[in-house]
Amino acid sequence: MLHFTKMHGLGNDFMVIDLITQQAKITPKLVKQWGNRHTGIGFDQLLIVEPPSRPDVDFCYRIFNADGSEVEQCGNGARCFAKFVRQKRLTHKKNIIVETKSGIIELAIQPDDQVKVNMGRPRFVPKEIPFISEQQQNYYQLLVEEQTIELSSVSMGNPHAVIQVTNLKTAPVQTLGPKIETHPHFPNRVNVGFIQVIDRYNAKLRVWERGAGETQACGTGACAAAAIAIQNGWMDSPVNIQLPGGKLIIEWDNIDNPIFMTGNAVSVYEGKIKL
Ligand SMILES: N[C@@H](CCC[C@H](N)C(=O)O)C(=O)O
Repeated sequence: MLHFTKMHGLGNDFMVIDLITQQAKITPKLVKQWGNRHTGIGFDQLLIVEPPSRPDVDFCYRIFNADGSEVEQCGNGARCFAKFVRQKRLTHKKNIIVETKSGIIELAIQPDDQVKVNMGRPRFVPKEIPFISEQQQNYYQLLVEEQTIELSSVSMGNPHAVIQVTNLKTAPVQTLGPKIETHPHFPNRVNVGFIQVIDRYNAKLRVWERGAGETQACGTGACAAAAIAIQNGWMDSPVNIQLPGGKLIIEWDNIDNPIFMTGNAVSVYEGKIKL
């Protein structure tokens, strides 16, 4: 039997497995099976805690989307990761350093129990996203089935496209989201955020996630939307991002500095499943 914890960050939900004290071979087929909301456990992402591969970090953090694909980064998951490793007594530290597929992130448990994550620097260079474009621009025009869509793009370790809308309720998240996710200009597919800017410090966001569909919240999506809103001159730091599942605070003061995300992380139940 494999023990797991069901967790969520603002309704973005996770199955979290400790592979330090347990052993299992995680395959895409198994992830899809567990991720099924009708016949499995059901989650947006599976998070795996593994021993670090280098001495200067505390853990290795692996992430799989519900469709079985392994990805580089997950912001809401990072906050749950911090709570999980302490609840399981894998560490007593309040400041935890973890390695991911896209580099090192730092997790800090705050006195009010919220978790603040140093998510690293947003990267706007098309090749680093990856996004096919001859040059880096604040705005790109993308042809999607005979419709030209204006979007911005950034990597938060994982790829994001962000579209500004005037009414988030009627935004075409479920129709345009999947078409942009699989657009040939994004060779690794992409997460697609729809942002409605309210004022210089407040915005609303819905995200169509690569490999998971529309979620209640996306941490890297909130960082990507805030980075683009600041870079494009729409907003100033700190940015309050209201997602369907709740609020995240995003701080980013300088292009050369990392972006910080603060929000909650909740354990829902413990379970065990036959391998
Ligand atoms: N929910 C996440 C992002 C998870 C990965 C994403 N779907 C991808 O494929 O890059 C978050 O909170 O950041």
